[in-house]
Amino acid sequence: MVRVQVPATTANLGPGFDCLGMALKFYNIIEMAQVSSGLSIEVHGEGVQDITRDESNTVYRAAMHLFKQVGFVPAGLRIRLLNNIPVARGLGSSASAIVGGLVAANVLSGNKVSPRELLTMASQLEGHPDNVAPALLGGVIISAIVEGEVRYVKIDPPPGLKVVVVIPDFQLSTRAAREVLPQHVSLGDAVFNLGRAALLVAALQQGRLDLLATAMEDRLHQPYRASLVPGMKKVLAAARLAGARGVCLSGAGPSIIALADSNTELIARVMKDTFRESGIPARALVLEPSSIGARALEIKSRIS
Ligand SMILES: Nc1ncnc2c1ncn2[C@@H]1O[C@H](COP(=O)(O)OP(=O)(O)OP(=O)(O)O)[C@@H](O)[C@H]1O
Ligand SMILES: N[C@@H](CCO)C(=O)O
Repeated sequence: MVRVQVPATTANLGPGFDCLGMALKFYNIIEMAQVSSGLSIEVHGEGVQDITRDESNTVYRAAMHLFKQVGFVPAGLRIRLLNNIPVARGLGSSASAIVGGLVAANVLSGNKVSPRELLTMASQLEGHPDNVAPALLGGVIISAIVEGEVRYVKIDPPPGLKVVVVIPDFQLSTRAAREVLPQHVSLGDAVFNLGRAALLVAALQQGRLDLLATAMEDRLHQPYRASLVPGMKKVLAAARLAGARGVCLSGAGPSIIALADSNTELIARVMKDTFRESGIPARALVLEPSSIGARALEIKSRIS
């Protein structure tokens, strides 16, 4: 049996659409064992109502993808999912399922796939690398697809940085949140994001929290997604007023994150209250970045 711990992730960080993401100290656990026959999937915690328990399950599909690549045919599989990461809220739940399934399957089939290949596989399954890279490797990851492979650099966020995460009480699938995006953007908007994404990476590397307010601005996806997240603009503004260093939509939304080094409880309360004023109940978590990505623990025993 193998047990894999995978962190939640927040992608984009504002301007880094599909290429920036950060791992958070907030985890899902995926347990997988080879059994004599059949497939059984147990789901606990988040997603009990939503996550399928048959061959369409994302963890199972990722595992079978890897098994096929390495020519391993499991007799049967037992999968147990202990979920903390809320589903379809912009905190990388699908990335955690894909990375967890791949890492668990790799251990069960003799660790034939390198971390680099795992990253490329995960990115292909997810469609973009920004969540799966920090889910697998931890830290803040800057990634790009180059000739089908993921090239990346990992940086550690500044010490003491906290991530206030406010999670509205409704789901928004990544697919729906991508459908509202334009296929073409203006050169002006592209340049706006390029400058900010570059500033953001430098700011995180050099601990320049004073730059985050500007460096986390975006014109490529957030303006289009505002209509899908009632209160989004007001929550972003309220968090800034309450002392957040930088604010943005988390991944495809609907969660919103604020990066801060103080006043985190106040920022969380103000963001939640502002969502509530727009008719959206929300909960808040104050998290830290995780410098560690997916971790596997193999437990050698026979399961009947
Ligand atoms: N723990 C899990 N186990 C299996 N499948 C999961 C799990 N969590 C999420 N999924 C799958 O991922 C889907 C949600 O993925 P989606 O990309 O829409 O949201 P997200 O990954 O939470 O958000 P984002 O990509 O913006 O961070 C679910 O509908 C389900 O199919
Ligand atoms: N970069 C992705 C993250 C969500 O998977 C998006 O914003 O659609």
